[in-house]
Amino acid sequence: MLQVQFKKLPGNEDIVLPQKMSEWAAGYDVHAAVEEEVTLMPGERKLIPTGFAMAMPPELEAQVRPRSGLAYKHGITCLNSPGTIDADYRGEVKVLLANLGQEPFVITRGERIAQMVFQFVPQITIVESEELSETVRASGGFGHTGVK
Ligand SMILES: O=c1ccn([C@H]2C[C@H](O)[C@@H](COP(=O)(O)OP(=O)(O)OP(=O)(O)O)O2)c(=O)[nH]1
Repeated sequence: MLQVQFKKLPGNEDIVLPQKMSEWAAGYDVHAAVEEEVTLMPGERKLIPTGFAMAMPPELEAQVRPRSGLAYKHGITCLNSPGTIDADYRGEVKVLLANLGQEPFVITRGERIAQMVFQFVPQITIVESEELSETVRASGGFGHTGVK
């Protein structure tokens, strides 16, 4: 089992660290560490603090993703979804929430605003090449196979 360390930042001892809400959940729900209620007006985006920093092994990244319930009911999403937390980032993790709904959305302290999913990151080497291997698809893309 890989260990991921979380450090609560000063003033955030009350904030629950990311947690799975069911045994096999892929995502760990992330709680808002806003000091006071924050309102997201329709079309607005705000960076929401989580109150923690983290350290994970270099082969991991953490993806910050929307919660589907908030997206469906209120149009709340992560604008940069999935947000990328790099293994060497030691600053406070933040969630870039956007309100794509038609009503103002109020974020309160401790509310579960997003989820974090961990992924392996393959270690690769970038190799510049004059020729690429041939394929049937070749350069076809952006819908060249049609829609049905
Ligand atoms: O939703 C997010 C996305 C990123 N980050 C933090 C962790 C991540 O490691 C760092 C940089 O993110 P990214 O590489 O996506 O941003 P960038 O615009 O390329 O910034 P940088 O030049 O700092 O890499 O910002 C967050 O806290 N939340």
